Amino acid sequence: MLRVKNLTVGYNSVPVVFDVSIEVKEGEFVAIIGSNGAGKSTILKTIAGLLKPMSGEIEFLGKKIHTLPAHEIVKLGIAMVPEGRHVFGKMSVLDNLLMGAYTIKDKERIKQNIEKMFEIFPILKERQNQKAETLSGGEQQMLAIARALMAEPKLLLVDEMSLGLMPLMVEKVFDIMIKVKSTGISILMVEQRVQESLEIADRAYVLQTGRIVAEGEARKLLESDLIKRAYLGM
Ligand SMILES: Nc1ncnc2c1ncn2[C@@H]1O[C@H](COP(=O)(O)OP(=O)(O)OP(=O)(O)O)[C@@H](O)[C@H]1O
Repeated sequence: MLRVKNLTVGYNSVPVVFDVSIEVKEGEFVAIIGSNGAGKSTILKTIAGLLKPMSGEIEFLGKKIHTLPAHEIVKLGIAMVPEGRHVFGKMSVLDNLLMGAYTIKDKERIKQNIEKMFEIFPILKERQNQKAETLSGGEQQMLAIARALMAEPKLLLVDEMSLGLMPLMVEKVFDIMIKVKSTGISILMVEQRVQESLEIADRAYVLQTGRIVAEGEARKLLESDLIKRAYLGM
């Protein structure tokens, strides 16, 4: 479904991600894990069309997308949940959801999608008329995920959704990703939380200072010496 081939990308002509190749298959849940500053967000932003590659290619459903503007990429079926959530604080929960559906013209479909979101996230139904800025961090994260889902993506890009959340909330948002996957949507998630990510993803890539140093089935990586030593302090 998604193929990132030999991607090198950075800022102001200085590369921070080097020769990275990543694949996400239809229905798959893939994680990119790595520490602070490894280049995880940079990769997601490039897939979403917010940054342009210095070299390499990105293909989605057989079409090259790395030359397309971000809004065209959304239309093809890729939506992103950005790091830091970025919900529209002064707008109601419901209006935030409606903003996520800006690529859909059919009002009935938008209504159905809102009902679907309220099923997955009952708390958003309860809070639908509240301003988004009055939600807790975890609730805002759920709103950011739901808003991205409103665009009916085939592939969801999720940037560091656990950042700044209380442990109980972290567990909740990870559970929600499992639910999202069960609806058939493919997921590419970047995370610093190595253990939790490897417990729920199908496959993962380990990124260190802009380079992939390991990849494979998530469960197997969890058992690997590299992960145990470098990330789990074992
Ligand atoms: N707008 C920018 N301009 C210049 N350098 C940047 C910019 N954004 C990120 N970088 C640099 O690129 C490198 C990778 O950053 P990136 O945000 O992709 O890492 P990350 O793995 O997502 O880490 P984090 O979890 O801290 O966001 C870092 O060294 C960072 O300082």
